[in-house]
Amino acid sequence: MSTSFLKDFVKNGRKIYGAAYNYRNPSGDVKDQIKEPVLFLKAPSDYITEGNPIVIPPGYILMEELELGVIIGKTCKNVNVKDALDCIGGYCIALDMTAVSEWKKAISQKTPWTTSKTFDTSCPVSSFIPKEVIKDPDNVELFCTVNGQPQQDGNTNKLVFSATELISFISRYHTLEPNDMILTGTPPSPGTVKEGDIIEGGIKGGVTIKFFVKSNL
Ligand SMILES: O=C([O-])CC(=O)C(=O)O
Ligand SMILES: [Mg+2]
Repeated sequence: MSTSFLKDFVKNGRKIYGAAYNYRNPSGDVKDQIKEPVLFLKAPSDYITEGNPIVIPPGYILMEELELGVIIGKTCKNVNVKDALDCIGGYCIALDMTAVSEWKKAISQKTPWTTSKTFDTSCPVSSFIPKEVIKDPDNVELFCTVNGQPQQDGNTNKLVFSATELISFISRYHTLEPNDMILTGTPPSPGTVKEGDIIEGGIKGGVTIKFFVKSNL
């Protein structure tokens, strides 16, 4: 797939998969015990690019989750882990904006996570990062600040399921297509954000993003 097509992954947006509980905590915890990736979906209409605000839906409390996004470059189905790198067309830095208020309700009521993960502006992204720029998706240093204060820090070498393992797993059940995106999971320790906050972050020494938070009330 040509890079120029993938460069427009937001405009051509397809499926957005998220991996949950996918970082090993330094101390190790229940997340280390998950046997298979835990997945959710976002809608392509959730994407926003820099210059557009993250809008808090009425009554929601949002948490920022800065993650490495993997952009699929070719159609793949039932791909082995060792062949999965070939399916990657590029990357992005993404915020998996999560409505913790709705997530807590879903957990306590044992209902789906849908409303906590997918809503307008819940997927702010950087521009397309060509595949060559990230030599090894399993060794990317991520950071995130809120109003200039350190909030998140982590290396993708701490993912429970690596980018290629996620691709292999998802492709057992779904045909992955060019411009699909996988949010690989958030490093510790995301926190809640409020109207007026500025979220910045990305790859240490590499691509960064900056988004403002706005309330629609
Ligand atoms: O928000 C959550 O609980 C799960 C999630 O997306 C992550 O761990 O990246
Ligand atoms: Mg996440």
